[in-house]
Amino acid sequence: MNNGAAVIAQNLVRSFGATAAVSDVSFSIQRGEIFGFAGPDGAGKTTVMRMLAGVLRPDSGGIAVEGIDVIANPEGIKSLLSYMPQRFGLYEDLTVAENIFFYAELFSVPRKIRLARARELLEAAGLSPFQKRLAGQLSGGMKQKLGLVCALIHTPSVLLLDEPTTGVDPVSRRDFWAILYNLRESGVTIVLSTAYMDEAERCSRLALMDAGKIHYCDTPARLKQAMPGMLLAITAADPRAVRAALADAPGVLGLLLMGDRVNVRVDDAARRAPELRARLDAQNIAVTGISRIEPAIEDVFVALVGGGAPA
Ligand SMILES: Nc1ncnc2c1ncn2[C@@H]1O[C@H](COP(=O)(O)OP(=O)(O)OP(=O)(O)O)[C@@H](O)[C@H]1O
Repeated sequence: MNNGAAVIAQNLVRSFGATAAVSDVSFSIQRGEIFGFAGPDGAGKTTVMRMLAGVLRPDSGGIAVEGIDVIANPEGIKSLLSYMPQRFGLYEDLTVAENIFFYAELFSVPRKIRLARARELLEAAGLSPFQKRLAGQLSGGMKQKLGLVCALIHTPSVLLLDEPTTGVDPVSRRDFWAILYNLRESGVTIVLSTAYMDEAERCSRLALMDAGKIHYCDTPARLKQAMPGMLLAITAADPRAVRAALADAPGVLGLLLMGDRVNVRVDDAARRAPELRARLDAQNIAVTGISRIEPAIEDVFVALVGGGAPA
């Protein structure tokens, strides 16, 4: 199954009782990609990640990581791959440094290189001043960064991150991504799942998942091009009223409430903008602006996959 890709998955299927968590999912991830699984809660992202990590057996299908058959030989990928689950196992009553050395021991990182590697990672994560702090006393964002440091201590070639920045503030999230971009520069293949669509946008390639299936898989730019129609952003004091008034208007293909605005997907922006404004005026719904905008990944997700967009 190896064609030079870092990760290949073919026809993965996994159910839990009557729940089909993952139904016939296939993909291939090239070395050095940042590949994302984006989708709402329950889409099947964690189940895919666990199967890739070799900690959950698929009911059927095949997985190869760096050419190694993960299902036949889950131990064989241990030195190549690192998996950071949603709740990474940090020891809260150990210090930052002690946690790192625990993982260094677990992954048999040679003592000689351990210290230098830990220093380098702590520096990159901005955690150097906190080495002696108990992990339990770190902020949420710092905990996630410490988890990443622990997951990287044995220099894996494939890094799996399951919703790594959930609950992390925007500044820490930006730091976290700076580390990921650096890792990619050094050739690490990064596979992550996210329910945040702005985060999905940062991936080199994205699999849009829902109900156990990958519906589309491409670069964020090409996914945007694949979205049928054009987008109009309508800002208003009462965006819900706008949504209700336009739901069945001619040329409207979809509506997405985004705070104080509604993103309206239409067949032809130039033609529909004045029509929609007239319709809202006729219903006495005050509008502060109508303008054409480029789609974000959440617009694309809703248009291509349907349902409510994730966060
Ligand atoms: N161990 C399990 N036992 C029973 N059902 C499970 C188990 N793991 C996952 N599921 C079910 O499989 C489906 C997919 O779950 P999964 O956790 O893979 O989704 P997800 O996209 O990662 O969502 P989340 O962000 O909530 O983790 C859900 O319906 C979930 O309830």
